[in-house]
Amino acid sequence: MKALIALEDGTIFEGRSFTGHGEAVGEIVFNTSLSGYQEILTDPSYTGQIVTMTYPLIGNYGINPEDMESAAIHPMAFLIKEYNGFPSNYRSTMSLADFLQDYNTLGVEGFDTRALVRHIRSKGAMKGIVSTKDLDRNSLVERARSWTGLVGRNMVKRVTCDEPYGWASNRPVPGTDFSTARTKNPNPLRIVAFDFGIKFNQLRLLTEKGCQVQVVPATTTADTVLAMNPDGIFLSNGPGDPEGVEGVVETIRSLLGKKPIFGICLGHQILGLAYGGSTYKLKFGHRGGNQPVKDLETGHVEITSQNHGFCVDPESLDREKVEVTHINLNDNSVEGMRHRKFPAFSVQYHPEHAPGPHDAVYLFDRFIEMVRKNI
Ligand SMILES: NC(=O)CC[C@H](N)C(=O)O
Repeated sequence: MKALIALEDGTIFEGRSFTGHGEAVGEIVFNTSLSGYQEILTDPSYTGQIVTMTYPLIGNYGINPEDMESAAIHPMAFLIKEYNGFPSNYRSTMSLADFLQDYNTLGVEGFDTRALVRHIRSKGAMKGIVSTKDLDRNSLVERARSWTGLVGRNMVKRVTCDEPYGWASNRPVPGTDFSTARTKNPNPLRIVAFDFGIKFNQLRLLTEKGCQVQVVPATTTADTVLAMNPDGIFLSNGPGDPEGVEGVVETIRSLLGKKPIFGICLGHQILGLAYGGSTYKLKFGHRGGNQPVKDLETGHVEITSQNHGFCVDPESLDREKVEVTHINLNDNSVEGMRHRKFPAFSVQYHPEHAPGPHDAVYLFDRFIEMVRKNI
């Protein structure tokens, strides 16, 4: 069935839906990973975005129950060059089209994804609309333009949990007591994880490495967190503009120096704001599995998994207080920071991978070491 993709600047692409009728509006972004479409679709950081995959053949290994990064699909729509509806993989339990349909997410194939990506790359991120229902080109462009966009909006409130939960046997378990989260370690570290749209692999890795993790809603107060008496605090990834997330920056600022803190992606940006810095929107973002990041201390380069459209402004940081520890070798943007006085560090990229290279998993060990030192 025919589908139109319209961008706010008037550009139109014509493709076909492989998931039936649908319509979605959002920021059009692209991901350059060669595989990992299930993890990308279930990453809550894509809330409000329409994801285009640059790899030309998608769907060929199906969907399986183990690779979920949250309990739902988050992008507003999914755009690909060619859909393969005959998955061949021993782990696959369903097709990508069925998975998208289960979550009412529109999937469109059969158009020049490379032209779309090159357009965004040269003109910058854009608002867009995808539809099988409205095929009037002028109306679609108008509707893409009138969408509010992501800048300044709080998208975290759409995806954060309502109630605290723990993690056991590869799934969330309700409860507010650390003991609901199980680990094989006889002396587990107690970690409170702020859920800004957390990816399950962050919880899998923390648990595997001997932590009992208690996940809490984004609006949890500093007093509530301190009353839980954690050994460390983890700040997750999440969707949208960090400057649009209300209340959280003050909470994190008041926890600085009281407990060791590790932040990933939105968690890193929120730490940047808590340090008194600011963030800005990148031209078209970094999304993929091959972003080169240099550790400025060791000179080592890691190939990293990334998904972000905003970034901490290095000029805004007080360098007496905060050290930039990592930079992106493609555009020199800030990829990591460390507080000089308090036990707190963060990265813009995704050491939990899922999908992507595992080069940066050691950062979870670095966090655990920092927490143990501060007990
Ligand atoms: N993965 C993330 O946490 C993304 C952070 C933020 N939403 C951004 O786009 O920059």
